[in-house]
Amino acid sequence: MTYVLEVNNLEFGYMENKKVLNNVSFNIEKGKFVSIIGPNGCGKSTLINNLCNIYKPDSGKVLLDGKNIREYKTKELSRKISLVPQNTYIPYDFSVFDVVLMGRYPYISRFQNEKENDLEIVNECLKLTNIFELRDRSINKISGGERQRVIIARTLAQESEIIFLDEPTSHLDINHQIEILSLLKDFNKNKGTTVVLVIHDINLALRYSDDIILMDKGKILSQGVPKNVITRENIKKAYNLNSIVEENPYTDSIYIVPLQLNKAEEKIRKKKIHVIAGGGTGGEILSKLEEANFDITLGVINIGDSDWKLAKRLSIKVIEEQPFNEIGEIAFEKNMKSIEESEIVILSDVPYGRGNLKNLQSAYEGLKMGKKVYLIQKSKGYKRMDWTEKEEGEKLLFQMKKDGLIILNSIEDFIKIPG
Ligand SMILES: Nc1ncnc2c1ncn2[C@@H]1O[C@H](COP(=O)(O)OP(=O)(O)OP(=O)(O)O)[C@@H](O)[C@H]1O
Repeated sequence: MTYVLEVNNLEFGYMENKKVLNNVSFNIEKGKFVSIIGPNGCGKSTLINNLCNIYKPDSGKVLLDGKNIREYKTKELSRKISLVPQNTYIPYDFSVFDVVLMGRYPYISRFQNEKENDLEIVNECLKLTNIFELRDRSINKISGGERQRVIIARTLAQESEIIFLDEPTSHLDINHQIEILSLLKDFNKNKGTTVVLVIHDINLALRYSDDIILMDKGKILSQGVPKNVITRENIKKAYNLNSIVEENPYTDSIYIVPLQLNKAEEKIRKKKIHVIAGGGTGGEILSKLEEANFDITLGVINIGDSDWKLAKRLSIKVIEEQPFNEIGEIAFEKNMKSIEESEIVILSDVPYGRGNLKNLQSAYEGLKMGKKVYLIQKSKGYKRMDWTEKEEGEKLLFQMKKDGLIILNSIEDFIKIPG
């Protein structure tokens, strides 16, 4: 394995006794597309500035192609690495073309003019970033998004081995974000350029990156292939955020669905709720209850059912039964125990048949014990909820309604109930 960059025990602070980077170590393989992510202020920009020799580490070192980055001469280093900084403001009134031409500086000797080849490269980069039409305009009289693309074009023109970018998509609309990241990915694939970028949008990072570095409070929390780094647990640790991580069938990558901020006062889990669902009827119930921080159990549910899958992703405790099996005695007993320990039972509008009638019976037992039992019946009109031969489900539901079953139209209506 060839590492183009090796970072060893890097420490850095802007002020004495206040470390912003704390014992940071990682390696980057040649030709990889790597995203650095992490919450605001965790040290991403500080790290990238250390990697580019803009800041001098307090201790530790950065090796570029095996040689300490501090030992490179300026021009030699510019042929190896380039940086798209966070601040793209240029104080002088250069034309767009001249700014991109600056990318060729490492290849032009002091008393020499640019060559034909340099101009060709500049024009190619202007076209690739879709700013060829702007080439004669002043860099300070174009939009923030256009300026960002000019700086990216300048970086591409530099033809370095590694391109570092600090939030390159922050001023771009979604269309240009995809355009720029795809362009960087093409460069990465076709020319073997290593790309290392700081990015806030985790889903964009997941879509384009070979590897992800997740930072938290000046340290590396996790590093590696996206599916090992972007887990519910890591996202919670770094961002204090509940989330669901799903497979994206369109892009062959994973993506994250943020739920709600886990605020300090909400850390205490609210009431215990047992949910009875199945066949996807529990999806909204489970995710909204999780978002509202209730302490949830689900059961009995068949292994492989879509509600079972969601519960697993949300780390909800499930009482499970084998796939396609009727609820057996053992699972029923476990479910009863879970209901006994809960304050509330919530039923989705899953239809009842022979396989799951025992779930309705256990909910009725809960009602008789004095538990609050809710049925979330989403469909306005009558929905058949009974597939049993003798309409046992309907009869039981009728009896439960008489004995205090509360029917609501949505899980939001339940969450709104005070206390
Ligand atoms: N020039 C500076 N002088 C002093 N402290 C600084 C300086 N730049 C950054 N910091 C502090 O260092 C810490 C890390 O900042 P840094 O900009 O590296 O974080 P970041 O992860 O890139 O944040 P963001 O996502 O908000 O851009 C923060 O606490 C920040 O306030």
